[in-house]
Amino acid sequence: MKAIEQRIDRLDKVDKPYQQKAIKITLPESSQMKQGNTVIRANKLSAQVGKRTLFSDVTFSLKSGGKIALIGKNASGKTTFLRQIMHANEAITRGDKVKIGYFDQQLKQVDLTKTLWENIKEVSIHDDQMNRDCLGSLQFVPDDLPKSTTVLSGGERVKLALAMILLSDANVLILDEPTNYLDINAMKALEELIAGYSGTVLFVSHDRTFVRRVATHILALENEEITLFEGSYADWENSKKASISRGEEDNLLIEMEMSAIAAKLMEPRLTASEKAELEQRYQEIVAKRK
Ligand SMILES: Nc1ncnc2c1ncn2[C@@H]1O[C@H](COP(=O)(O)OP(=O)(O)OP(=O)(O)O)[C@@H](O)[C@H]1O
Repeated sequence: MKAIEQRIDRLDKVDKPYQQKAIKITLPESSQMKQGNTVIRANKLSAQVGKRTLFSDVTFSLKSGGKIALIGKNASGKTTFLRQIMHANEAITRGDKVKIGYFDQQLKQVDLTKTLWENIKEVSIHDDQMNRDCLGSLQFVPDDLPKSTTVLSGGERVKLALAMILLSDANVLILDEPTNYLDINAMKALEELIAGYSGTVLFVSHDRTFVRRVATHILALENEEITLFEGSYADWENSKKASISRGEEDNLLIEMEMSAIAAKLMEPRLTASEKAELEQRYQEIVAKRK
């Protein structure tokens, strides 16, 4: 009996994830920006690679608190645009209090000589309860905390890097494809964390469900232009339907589905049959493109 109790006790300690609850990550007043204040302004921003223009004369203002999805075809220049915003140049003005946090697949912020918990403690401006709640919502269990980050899977490192950026003192998060390598539960958790986050988030994701659920604004990179749309992805799709011809709309949706499949094909845990199915679907879509 004692042995069973001990096992139950251990199971409780080891395997039970932290209690999952809706989390609101609120920045301290010192780094909060007033709702509606301009966070980033671009004035005639342009980018070229070699002789090719990716976009030119882009002008817009992003307001505090928005969750802005940058959408566009593969290789249209989304990462280039995000990097410009991060590094700033003469065409970009940032609000006084803006502190940018940048996430991409390189996961440079994760220190591989440290444990998961040490990485969090290094950057978090929140108390340990919030740190644990955030990690718990991303399905980490208490036993993961002292683990060396070298033993974490690719998906776990992505989740750690996202937790680090969300808990840091940055108030404008730039997330380049945060949903790659995330399973469906982690993706849902990230949706909720971003929704409950008080700062501004500018992100690229090939997952349309994620974009549909998270975005309050859309920055659309098309035909070498970037346009800010004040509304959700569903609103944007509807406005597109109203303004473009059926053929153009079909091609745009096909291109976006192709991007989504290409991103899924990068998932390392795909089985051979899932991969074959996705490849077949990709070929079917390519054939539909006019
Ligand atoms: N340093 C560079 N030198 C040469 N070409 C580059 C460089 N950086 C980007 N490019 C090219 O510029 C184009 C836009 O790249 P970018 O990564 O910004 O696109 P993207 O929209 O983020 O693409 P994806 O959706 O595939 O991630 C691509 O054709 C890319 O090959």
